[in-house]
Amino acid sequence: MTDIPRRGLLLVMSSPSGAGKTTLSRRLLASDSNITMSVSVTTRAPRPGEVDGKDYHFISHEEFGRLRDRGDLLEYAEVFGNFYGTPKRPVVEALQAGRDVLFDIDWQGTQQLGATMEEDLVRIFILPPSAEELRDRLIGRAQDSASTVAKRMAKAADEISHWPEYDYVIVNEDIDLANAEIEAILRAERLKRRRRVGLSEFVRRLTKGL
Ligand SMILES: Nc1ncnc2c1ncn2[C@@H]1O[C@H](COP(=O)(O)OP(=O)(O)OP(=O)(O)O)[C@@H](O)[C@H]1O
Ligand SMILES: Nc1nc2c(ncn2[C@@H]2O[C@H](COP(=O)(O)O)[C@@H](O)[C@H]2O)c(=O)[nH]1
Repeated sequence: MTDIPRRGLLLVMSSPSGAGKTTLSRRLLASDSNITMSVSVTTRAPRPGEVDGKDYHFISHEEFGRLRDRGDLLEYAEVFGNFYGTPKRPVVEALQAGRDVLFDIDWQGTQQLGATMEEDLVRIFILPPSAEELRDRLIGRAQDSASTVAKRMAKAADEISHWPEYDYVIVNEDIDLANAEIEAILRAERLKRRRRVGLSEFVRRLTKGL
């Protein structure tokens, strides 16, 4: 199989809380071995079942401040009263190894990545099919208190208002369809000419034989 070298890309998924980013990310990671999840740091407390180092690196406010001040975060933001940020080193290392990186981050972080890494960025916004369904999913997840669910619902319209800043918008109604749409986006984005740094060499060798 002809393998033309390409640059890695940064695939961002954002959505109002509960629309399905985590679920869709897990599916993509399970089906695609060339994409790595960026594990964020956060000052929020772990939810039941969340694993330190896998879902997040759960850290104190002091540690978060140290990482931010040392410039070790690619982007960071305050969301729902907690701090979240993307450790820089694993992303740089993955890209250098020719791997793609998946981010589950909010619009503030997406804007920051866009300011410095626009060329490599692919932005997907996930919408729920309806407000009722979003509320049902947040409640059905059964991992947050009623007041946390209310707080996240209250912020949903604000989060959704950022959809025009994204390259793709997906309505996550049927999970299989949404997953297939994300896989299709990734497949096409990987084929973009500007990412395929080995194309010139490939065409040079091809035309030499003509
Ligand atoms: N297409 C779908 N149909 C029905 N339920 C879904 C669908 N997608 C996700 N869910 C469910 O909705 C709930 C919220 O999903 P998930 O945790 O993936 O959302 P999220 O966007 O990552 O939220 P947060 O931003 O709070 O982390 C979960 O219980 C998940 O199983
Ligand atoms: N800007 C960033 N946003 C992040 C990061 N990691 C997660 N998030 C976003 O926070 C909210 C809440 O997440 P939850 O796990 O507490 O439900 C959600 O929108 C995430 O996308 C990050 O590193 N930077």
